[in-house]
Amino acid sequence: MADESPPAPEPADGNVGPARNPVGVFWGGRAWEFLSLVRARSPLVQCITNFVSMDLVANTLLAAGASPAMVHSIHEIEGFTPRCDALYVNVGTLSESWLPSMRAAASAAVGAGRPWVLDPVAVSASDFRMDACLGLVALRPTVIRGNPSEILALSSACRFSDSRGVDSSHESMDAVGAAMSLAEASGATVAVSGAIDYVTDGKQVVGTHNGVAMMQKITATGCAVTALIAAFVAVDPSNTFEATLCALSIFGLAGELGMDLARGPASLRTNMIDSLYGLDEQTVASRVIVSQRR
Ligand SMILES: Nc1ncnc2c1ncn2[C@@H]1O[C@H](COP(=O)(O)OP(=O)(O)O)[C@@H](O)[C@H]1O
Ligand SMILES: Cc1ncsc1CCOP(=O)(O)O
Ligand SMILES: [Mg+2]
Repeated sequence: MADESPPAPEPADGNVGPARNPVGVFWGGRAWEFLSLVRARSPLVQCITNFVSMDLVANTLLAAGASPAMVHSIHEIEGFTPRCDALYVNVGTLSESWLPSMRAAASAAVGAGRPWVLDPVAVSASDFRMDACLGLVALRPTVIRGNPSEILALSSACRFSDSRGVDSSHESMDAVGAAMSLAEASGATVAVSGAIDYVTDGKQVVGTHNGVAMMQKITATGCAVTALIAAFVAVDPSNTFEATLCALSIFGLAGELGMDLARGPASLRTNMIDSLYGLDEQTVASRVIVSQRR
C-alpha cells in the first residue's frame, strides 16, 4: 500500500524519528486512535493481579477510560470471564489457591475468543512460579509483557537466573532476542519494558521511547502498563502488535507529563494518573516516539 502520510517531525536528538507502521500510519496517530477507542468503548477488563498492584492497575484503567474488575474467585470465572472484553493475569503474589483461577480464566477467555495478557512478575523467583508461568504460556496468551529479567528468564525457562525478584537487573535491549524467541515459541506478542519498551511478534521489533526512569521507583507501574495493554488489545484484538506498542507509548507519555510536576515517586504516581486521564490528541500525536528496530 502506498505511504501517503505526511513526514514525521524529527525529535530534537535527531536519532529516532516517530516511525511509520507498515501501512504508513504515524504511531502518534495510532496511539491516539487506540486511546480514543478505549475512552469510547470502555472495555471491561477482568484483572487477576497481585495485591500490591490492584489499586494502581484499577486506577490506570479507569484513567484511560476502561472498566476494571478485580474478579478472581474460581466460582466466578465461568460466568464472568466470557462477558469481559479482555483478561489480565499477573502472578506477582501467586499462591496455590489463585493459580487454578488464573488457568480457568485464561481457558475461558480463549474459549470465548477474548484476548488475554500475561505479566510474569518475578518469574524466576521459584520453581513454583516458573512452572505456573510456563503452564500459563501454554494457554496461549495474546500478549506477554515483562521487564528484561523476566523476559530473559521466561524465554529460556531458566529456573535459577540471576534475577533478584520483581525488579529487573538487565536493560531492555539485552532481552530483545529472548523476547523474539518467546514470541515465536508462544505465538504471543511479547513486550519488554525499560528505557525503551520493545514489542515483537518474533519477526519485527519496534521500540517506544516514552517514559521516565522514576517510573521504576513506583511499585506496580509494570503491572499497570500490562493492564493498559489488555485494555488496548480489547478494543482491537486483530491488531495486537499495534495495541501493545501504543499502550506502552501512552503510559510512558503519561509518566513524562506527570514528571513535569512531580517532586518524587509519590507525586509522580498521582500526576501520572491525572496526565493519562487528560491526554489530548495534539500531545499524543506530537510526543509519542517510536523507532523501528527490525
Ligand atoms: N529507564 C527507564 N526510562 C524510562 N521509562 C522506564 C525506564 N524503566 C522503566 N520505564 C517504564 O516504567 C514502566 C514499568 O516498566 P518496568 O520498570 O520495566 O517494569 P516492572 O515494573 O515490571 O519491572 C514502563 O512503562 C517502562 O516504559
Ligand atoms: C513488589 C511486589 N511484590 C510482589 S508483586 C509486586 C509488585 C510488582 O510490580 P511491578 O512488576 O510493576 O514492579
Ligand atoms: Mg513487573
